[in-house]
Amino acid sequence: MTSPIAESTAADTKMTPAEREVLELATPPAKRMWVPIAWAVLWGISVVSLLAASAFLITRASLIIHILWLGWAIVAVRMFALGRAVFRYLKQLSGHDASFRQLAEMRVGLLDRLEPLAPAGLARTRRGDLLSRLVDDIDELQFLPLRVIEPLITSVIVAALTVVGVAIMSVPAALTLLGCLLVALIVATLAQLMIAGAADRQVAPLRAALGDRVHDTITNLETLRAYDALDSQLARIHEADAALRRVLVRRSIGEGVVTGVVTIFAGLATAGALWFNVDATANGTFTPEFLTMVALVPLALFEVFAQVPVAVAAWRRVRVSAQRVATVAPTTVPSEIPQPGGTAKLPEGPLDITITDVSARWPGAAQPAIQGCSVEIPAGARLLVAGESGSGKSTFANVLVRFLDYDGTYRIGGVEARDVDPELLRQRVGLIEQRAHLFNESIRQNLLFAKPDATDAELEAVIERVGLGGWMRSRGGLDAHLGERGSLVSGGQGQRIALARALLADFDVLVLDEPTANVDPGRADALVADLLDAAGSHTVVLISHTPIDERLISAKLVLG
Ligand SMILES: Nc1ncnc2c1ncn2[C@@H]1O[C@H](COP(=O)(O)OP(=O)(O)OP(=O)(O)O)[C@@H](O)[C@H]1O
Repeated sequence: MTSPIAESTAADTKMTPAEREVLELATPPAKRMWVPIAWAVLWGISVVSLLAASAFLITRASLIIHILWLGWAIVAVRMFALGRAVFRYLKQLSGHDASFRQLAEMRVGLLDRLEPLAPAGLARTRRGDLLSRLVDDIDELQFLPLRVIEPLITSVIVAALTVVGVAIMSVPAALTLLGCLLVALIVATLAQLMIAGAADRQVAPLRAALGDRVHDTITNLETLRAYDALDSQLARIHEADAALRRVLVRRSIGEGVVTGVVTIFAGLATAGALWFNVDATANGTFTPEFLTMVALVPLALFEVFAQVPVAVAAWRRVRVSAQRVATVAPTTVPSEIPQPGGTAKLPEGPLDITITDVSARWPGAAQPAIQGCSVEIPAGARLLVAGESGSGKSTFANVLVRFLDYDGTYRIGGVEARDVDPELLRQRVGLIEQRAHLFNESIRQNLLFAKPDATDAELEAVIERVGLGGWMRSRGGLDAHLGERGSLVSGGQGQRIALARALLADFDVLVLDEPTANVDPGRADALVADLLDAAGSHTVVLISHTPIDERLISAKLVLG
């Protein structure tokens, strides 16, 4: 497994096409970005102009007696004070609006990209880590417009306008200001990089590692308690938490240093402006109003400009998150996973299946998991797929439902399966996995997602059909809850509910992957007999590594 730290160094590397695509997905289109940028520029101009107008007003007020001479300066101060608050509000509002809209599009876009990978392409991805990539990393990516693009563009425009404005009053003061801005940028960025550069890159992977450990602990609580391993697991969580806290503290120190550097250079720019203009003011060639303005304006400008080193640091964090998202949602789907598309249509009615010399490989595997596999499955047949553990039975099931691609021939209803869109094929061939997922919902909800418009009478009939009618009534009917991952039902009941779901979806071919895996051997045959009986006229491909009563089946394929 890649360590978070090792992974974090990847941020220094060249941008991959997948990473670039994630960053493009995170960037709002220009038509959404220019509005917050325009408000931000007006806010920055108001910040600087407010201090400039205030400096002018105070100085002028100390020099003249009549208030009438101050009229326009008072109006300007009021205007910029209001503008500063209003434009800041508008920039935040429109900036967050653009960013949140993009966030929604980005989440959907990435889930669209992940969907074809499941389940075969996600087998090596840790679920806690995947969750963290899809939640925390995508949240971090929303800062690309908010904390990188908008502040950088705004700061550069406001700084350029301010330097020009100061140059109109005093060229030496403007040059000092420009020099201080550039040196502050270099010093603050380098200091931040040295103190917190590594921390910036480590936050996302360390947060994911913590999330992963917490997720592992919660989902495996029973096992950890059974083996008295909860304390050591909690210690691992504390360790991950401490590592994350350490880098967050370093990051905060970096931010503090940036603020300090910016303040120092703001002071130097002020000192420079005074140094060059005090004598001229004393001998009357430079007005006192201009002196206070060129001296105080740098303080306001640096308030806006302080965003630049922070944006550079934010860019590092955004890149790490983009890389992390890019690795789970690659732009190209592995060749072992079927691509969407295919124009052939499956015929209505019963489907005969012919498999000839089929082999299939899992993504990333060196060897095929099944090879030279041939079998006939006439419509309505009961095919038993047998073989030792690891012989490829589940792989065969994944090929049948087109989660995995294949070499050889797989004809269904007279059509080559690879010419049919996998989604369409899965509407006719359904897989009931070894550990069929039951949602922490009522029986009704667990069934309804297979057929959303099913009536209660239909749901009750299908539950009756799979032999759970009495059990359902004893639990209070369709509203009975199944618990987290079906913890309130036995293994056999779980398989029956999963079959009920598949029957509601009305697949022509049902692939049952080890339905008796979680049932004690004495009851296995009875469960299989019930499931096959409930399947009625549907074709059933039954995968089992334990012997099955041969009278229940019509054909057999032995793998391995
Ligand atoms: N998601 C996966 N990614 C990579 N390799 C896999 C994956 N699933 C299974 N394999 C590999 O494919 C081979 C066949 O596994 P498969 O699960 O198909 O066997 P099986 O006969 O169903 O085993 P069992 O009876 O134990 O469930 C094994 O070597 C296994 O390690």
